[in-house]
Amino acid sequence: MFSSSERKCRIIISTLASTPRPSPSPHVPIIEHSRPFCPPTAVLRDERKQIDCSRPGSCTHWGVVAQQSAVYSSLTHCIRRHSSFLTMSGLFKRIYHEFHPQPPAAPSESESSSPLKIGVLGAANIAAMAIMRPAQSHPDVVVLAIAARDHARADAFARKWGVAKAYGGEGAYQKLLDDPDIDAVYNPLPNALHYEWTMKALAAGKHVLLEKPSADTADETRKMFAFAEKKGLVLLEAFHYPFHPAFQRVKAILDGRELGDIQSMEVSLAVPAGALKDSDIRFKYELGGGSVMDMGCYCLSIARDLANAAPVKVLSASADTSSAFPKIDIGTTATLAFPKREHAENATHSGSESPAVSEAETFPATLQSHFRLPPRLGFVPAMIQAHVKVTCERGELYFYNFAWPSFYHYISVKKTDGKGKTVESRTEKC
Ligand SMILES: NC(=O)C1=CN([C@@H]2O[C@H](COP(=O)(O)OP(=O)(O)OC[C@H]3O[C@@H](n4cnc5c(N)ncnc54)[C@H](OP(=O)(O)O)[C@@H]3O)[C@@H](O)[C@H]2O)C=CC1
Ligand SMILES: O=C1OC[C@@H](O)[C@H](O)[C@H]1O
Repeated sequence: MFSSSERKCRIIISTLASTPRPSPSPHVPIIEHSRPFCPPTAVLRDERKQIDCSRPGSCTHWGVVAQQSAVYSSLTHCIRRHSSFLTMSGLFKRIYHEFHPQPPAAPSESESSSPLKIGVLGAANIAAMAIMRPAQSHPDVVVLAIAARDHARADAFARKWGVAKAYGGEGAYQKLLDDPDIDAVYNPLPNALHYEWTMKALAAGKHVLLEKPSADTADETRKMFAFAEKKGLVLLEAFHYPFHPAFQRVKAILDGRELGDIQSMEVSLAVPAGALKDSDIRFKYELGGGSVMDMGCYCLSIARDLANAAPVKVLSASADTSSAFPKIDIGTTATLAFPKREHAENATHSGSESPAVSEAETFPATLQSHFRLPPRLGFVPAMIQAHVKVTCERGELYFYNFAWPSFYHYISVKKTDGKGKTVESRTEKC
């Protein structure tokens, strides 16, 4: 018998594991960091298009505490790993460029004459980082409209970002969807509203860039992606990391089997207590809150990407709860079984009661997400955790800051002779 929190974890994990993998990764070439980060919109425009990857940023919704913590954490990593002035100045440069994107010197005529016209549903915090700033430096994308539940909020957002149309008040979201000038919709609504508004946007004939996690249930997710396919529209879950060269480098190292097959994985995305306000949508069950939904979805997503398969079984799962937010997990640690490389094709979906692979044909991946990491030893502030550690037959790979590699990251590779002796150790940055 599972405890009720464990059962919830299992349901959520099987939901998150049901999102179809976006097609971009295989198409996305590794290219230079030349312009601010905006790949998902480029995918909406043309899946075959070359995609620019870059850069920086801490997430605006984390608020000041989280930003400080992110800088502190990245600085500590810089100092530990490289202790060079160049690395530190690079970090600050990345942060600066996140907030001051530079338009390209000479946009091509086709880029600026027929831009993809985007409408944003809700004046969400993440919209600044995910779409508004990147769009400023991408002439092939124009944010044409914003819709907010409140008139003043829609107008203020439009003024701040130079958006031509502002739909406010009751019915605003639908009015934006009914606007024939809009090609694609960015949906950064709370998770519980992803399904409803994505289905409405698709019904209105718009492509959708949908914030993660795609929906609250596996059934909703399947329905959305099936509907998009039926309508011939692009629906893309807005994880950014698959488009970043650092992720692609990690994938190339693992898929190239330089270190042999994967034996185990550890993925963590967690923030210290104080990073998120109590009023944040992430703490509201009815809005699709919870740490697995918000951060665990990244861990599961990258684990699936690196394993080239979905998990076949939840081996264990335990949640941290808080009396202040009794209906959600404020933290969760789960160990899932993923099929080993040679069994990936036979493996069934994680929701299955009887996976088609035996335990010996799997490797364990431990995923951790947390909203309120406690101070270490009771007083040392916890740092943001955002890493993937992959243990392979002949070595180990550690990818720091997989969720936001554009802000700061590094990849450490330790190669062994297969008997435990280290034969090579290197750190890469992309
Ligand atoms: N890909 C990424 O890197 C990131 C993705 N996200 C995802 O983006 C989404 C939004 O996150 P975030 O920007 O932090 O959230 P916010 O709370 O800042 O924004 C959510 C928006 O939803 C609208 N909304 C509609 N109904 C409600 C409701 N009942 N309660 C609250 N808001 C409502 C509001 O728009 P209005 O009132 O203006 O109409 C609000 O601005 C989430 O799905 C999250 O997981 C978040 C951060 C990073
Ligand atoms: O998408 C996100 O990016 C980073 C996370 O920590 C955050 O809470 C989440 O919404």
